[in-house]
Amino acid sequence: MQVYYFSRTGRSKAIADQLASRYHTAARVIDDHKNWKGKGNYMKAAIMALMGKAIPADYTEPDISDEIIVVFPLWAGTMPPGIKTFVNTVGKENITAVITSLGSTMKRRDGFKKVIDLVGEDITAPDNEELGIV
Ligand SMILES: Cc1cc2nc3c(=O)[nH]c(=O)nc-3n(C[C@H](O)[C@H](O)[C@H](O)COP(=O)(O)O)c2cc1C
Repeated sequence: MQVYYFSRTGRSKAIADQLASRYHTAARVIDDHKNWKGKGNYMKAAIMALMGKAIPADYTEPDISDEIIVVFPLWAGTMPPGIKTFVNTVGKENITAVITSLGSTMKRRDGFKKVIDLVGEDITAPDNEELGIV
């Protein structure tokens, strides 16, 4: 089990940490080396996501023969740009996406192994059944 995350305000990281500890592993960060904090950067983040941009991201290489869970926030109805890079490289079909958001869900969701939406202020980590793990 490999649990990856990208997180701006910590919600996705908290879910990734819960999942990782359930599987006795450590959550791995997908790091785009950008500062997304603050209002100006929020706008930048939304615009980049809307444009469908992919930007370089560093992460520990996953083993695609093992389960890969990626926890990330929904940005403007889609993936943050560093996540887009990870997904393009690793392959949607190899990824269970766990997407945190405040009110809506990801629009283009075809091709992922599985997509789980964690919507709203109070979110909890999905159980093994939801993840499709027996
Ligand atoms: C640039 C940006 C765009 C967002 N767009 C949406 C959206 O389209 N729908 C939604 O429900 N929440 C949206 N959100 C809220 C985040 O998805 C939500 O707060 C998320 O759980 C934050 O996760 P994090 O703490 O891991 O960064 C957006 C947040 C940011 C920063």
